Amino acid sequence: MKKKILGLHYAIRGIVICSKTERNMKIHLFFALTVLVYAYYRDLVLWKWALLIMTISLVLITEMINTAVESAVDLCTLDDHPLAQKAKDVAAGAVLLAALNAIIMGMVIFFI
Ligand SMILES: Nc1ncnc2c1ncn2[C@@H]1O[C@H](COP(=O)(O)OP(=O)(O)OP(=O)(O)O)[C@@H](O)[C@H]1O
Repeated sequence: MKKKILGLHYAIRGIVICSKTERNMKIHLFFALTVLVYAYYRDLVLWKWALLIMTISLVLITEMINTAVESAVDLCTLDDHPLAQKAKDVAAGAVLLAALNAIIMGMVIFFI
């Protein structure tokens, strides 16, 4: 039980560290909060709220995984290496896909 609580503590610490240290994460959080406030005043139906929460989560989760990949790669090597480049580019690509998805979902949620 204590181990599980400790695991949760580390996970929350991961979210806090990423939010405090990563510029992109701060930008995502700012937009997420803005959209959530806007959605509150638009009085969305339940399925649109679900879609909005999933969309925002996807962006934040991919940004956190991207940060983890960048940190792990930098820990392995600070030299230029094609595999380091591949790992970072693929992780960044995942964030880009999530962001593009968020734009499309935003249009579906707020304009349809
Ligand atoms: N060790 C490396 N070897 C080869 N290419 C690298 C290496 N480190 C970074 N790169 C290239 O530079 C790009 C930017 O890497 P960087 O670590 O600066 O991340 P970033 O995209 O600036 O992220 P952030 O702004 O979140 O720090 C990578 O996507 C990759 O193409």
